[in-house]
This record gives sequence, structure tokens and C-alpha cells, in this order.
Amino acid sequence: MDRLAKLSDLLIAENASQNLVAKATIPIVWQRHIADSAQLLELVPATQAPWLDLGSGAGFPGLVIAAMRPDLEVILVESRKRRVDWLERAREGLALENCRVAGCRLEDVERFDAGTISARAFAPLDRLLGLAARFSTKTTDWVLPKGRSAAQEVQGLPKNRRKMFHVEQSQTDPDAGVVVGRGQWSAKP
Ligand SMILES: C[S@@+](CC[C@H](N)C(=O)[O-])C[C@H]1O[C@@H](n2cnc3c(N)ncnc32)[C@H](O)[C@@H]1O
Repeated sequence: MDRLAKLSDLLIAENASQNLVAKATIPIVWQRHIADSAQLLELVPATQAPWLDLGSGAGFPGLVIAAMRPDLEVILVESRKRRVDWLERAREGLALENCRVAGCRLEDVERFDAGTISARAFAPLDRLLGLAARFSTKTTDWVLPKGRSAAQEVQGLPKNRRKMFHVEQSQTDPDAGVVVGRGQWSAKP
């Protein structure tokens, strides 16, 4: 809780100089960003490392996961320089030794086997899966907060391949869903 409180303070201070999160969400930063990220841990109870967070931006959910689970290796991928600098500062400020920032495009990250893959507000589901496919294995867990379009995005996947995913209702927004699944996604059908 101390680490999460510090993350909230750091984020609010940083948001005054760069637009990390919508200003309207600052008064509800705990519910809208921190709890929204933390709930993902309940959806993958036997959490596997390394946890790969795509397009971490302000640090959600990756920084929250790293702060709550110091035993897990967490890798944050973010391409925008100012956001990479923020993530590095936050990581240092929170003394998250289990967390690493890959400051480049996901397409340029060297391949490794990810235990868990998360992505919040990163890309449409089919594109996200295509980009992340090479990091997945038969046992990779996917936890993808997708807002109100979650079910529709899963339905949009090829019929024979969508069965590895299902949608869980978000605990922080009853209208939103989290796409959850396990397995290897192949970039080619
Ligand atoms: C809308 S923000 C979401 C940030 C964070 N996940 C959240 O929910 O607050 C999407 C982030 O993904 C990053 N991004 C987009 N495409 C990327 C790519 N191909 N590789 C790495 N980062 C990317 C953007 O720079 C941006 O910071």
C-alpha cells in the first residue's frame, strides 16, 4: 500500500507536466487506474513471470503489478521517450528492482517467453495479439482490460481461434470487460 500511495503521488505530480492520464481521472486515480490494474492479479491467481506489459504509458497496469508483486519480474514496453523517462523515474522512486523498462517499440523487443501478457488501452485486440504473438507460449496467460468493447473484440477474432479467450467483468467498471485467456497466439492464421 505504501508503494501504491507513492505511485499515486508521483503520478499526480508528473501529470502536471505531461499528459499521462486524463486530468478528469486524477481525483479518482485509485479506482480508475490503481484498482483497475490491481484487479488483474485476481484473474491470474497462479501468476507466471515474466509479466510483459505492452504500451505501459503512465504505468498501468505494469507499475501496479510490479509494486504489488516484488517476487515477479515485470517488463514494461513503451516507445514514447517522455513516458519511458517517467517509467524509469517511477521505477527508481518506488525501488522496484523486479521491474525493467524496454524503451522502444514492441516490434523491436528481443523475443522471450512471457509468463503473462497484459495491455491496457494499447491496440485493438486482433492487432495486439498479432504484435504480442511471438512472446506467447502454450502456457502464457493473457489479461487484457478492454473496456466496453471486450466481448465484441473477442467475437471479431477468427472463430476457430477465439476459444482460448473469455471475458471477465471488470471489478472497477461494471460496463467494462477484461479479456482473459491462456495459450499461444500465432500471428499467422
Ligand atoms: C493509450 S496509452 C495507454 C497507456 C497505459 N497502458 C494505460 O492504460 O494508461 C498507449 C501507450 O502505448 C504506447 N505504444 C503504442 N504503440 C506502441 C508500440 N508499438 N510499442 C511500444 N509502445 C507503444 C504509446 O506510446 C502509449 O503510451
